[in-house]
Amino acid sequence: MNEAIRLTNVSKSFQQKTAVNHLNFSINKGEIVAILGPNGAGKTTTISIILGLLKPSTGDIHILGQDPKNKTVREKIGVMMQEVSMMPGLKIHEILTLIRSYYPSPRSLKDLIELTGLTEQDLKTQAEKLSGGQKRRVSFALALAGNPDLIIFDEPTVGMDISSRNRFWQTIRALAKQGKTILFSTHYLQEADDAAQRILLFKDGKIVADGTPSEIKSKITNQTVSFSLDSDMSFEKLYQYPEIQQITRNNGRIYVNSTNADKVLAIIFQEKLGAHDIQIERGKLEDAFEQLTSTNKEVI
Ligand SMILES: Nc1ncnc2c1ncn2[C@@H]1O[C@H](COP(=O)(O)OP(=O)(O)OP(=O)(O)O)[C@@H](O)[C@H]1O
Repeated sequence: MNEAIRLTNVSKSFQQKTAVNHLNFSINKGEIVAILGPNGAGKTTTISIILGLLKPSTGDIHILGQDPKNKTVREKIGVMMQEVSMMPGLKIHEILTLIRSYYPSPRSLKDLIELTGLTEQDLKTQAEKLSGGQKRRVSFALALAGNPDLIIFDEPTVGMDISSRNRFWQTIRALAKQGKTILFSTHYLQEADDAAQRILLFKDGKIVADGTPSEIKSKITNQTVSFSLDSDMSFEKLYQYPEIQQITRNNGRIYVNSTNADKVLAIIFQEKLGAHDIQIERGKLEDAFEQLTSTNKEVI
C-alpha cells in the first residue's frame, strides 16, 4: 500500500461556515507536499482533520490505511504546529528523553541532534527560557522523536533565519529519501516552489490546483514571447492578430503577451519579422497563485 493519506469527499462546517468543501486527494509515501493558499482557505482545518484533531462533517479519511484516531497511526505521525507549549521547569534533553519514551521505536537523541541542529546549549536550556529559534529546533526534534512515517508541519519555517531554514529543508529532503511522507502548509510561495514536489493550492475550502510547482505555473494562461528584431524590421503587423493581447517594447526587445504562445511563434515566422533570440516566459508561481486564488476570476 503506497498511500500515506487519503481524503474522500471530506467537508467540514462550523455553524454556517463551510471551512472545507468536498476534498478529494491522496498523498503517496515519500512525497513532499505543500498546502498553499490565502488566509481562510482551509489549510489548518485540513491539517487538523488529517491529524484526527477535528472530526469532518462528512467524508472519509485514511492515514497509512487506517482511521487517523487509531493509536498505531498516531504513533507514526510527527507534528510541528505553530504554537508549541513545552513543560516548564524541564531542560530540553529531559523533555526529549520523556517524549521519546512514549514511542515504541524512537529515534536516538544523537540522531535528533544531527537532524535538527540542536546544540549542547539548547539541550541544557529550560523550556521556558528558549529563544524563538531554539523553540523551532526543539519542536522539530519533538516532531521527529518517534521516528514517524508521516510528518506534518504547519508553517514550519516562520521565525527561522536563512541558515536554519536551509538546514531544515535539507533534513526534510533526506527524510523523504528515507521514504517519509512530508506535508506542510505555507504562505511562502517561494518555499512551496523550492521545497515541495507537489502543491495543493487551496481556495475557499477547495483545491483549485494540484500538481508539481511547474505544472501549477503552467496553468498561468498568459505567456510572454519576447524577441529582438533586425534593425530594419517592424513589428506593427502583429497588431492585426486577435490572439495577441499586448505588445510592449523595452531595451530594444519586443514583448508579446498572449494566451497562446505557440500561435504567437507561428505568426512571428509567418510574417517573416526577422525575430531572433526568442524567449518564452510562462510566468512565476506568484502569478499562478494570484490567478488561481483571485476572487474575481474563474479558476481551472
Ligand atoms: N472553529 C471554527 N469556528 C468557526 N469558523 C472556523 C473555525 N475554524 C476555522 N473556521 C473558518 O473556516 C475557514 C477556514 O479556516 P482555516 O483556519 O482552515 O484556514 P487557513 O487556510 O488555515 O487560514 P490561515 O492561513 O489564516 O491560517 C475560515 O473562514 C475560518 O474563519
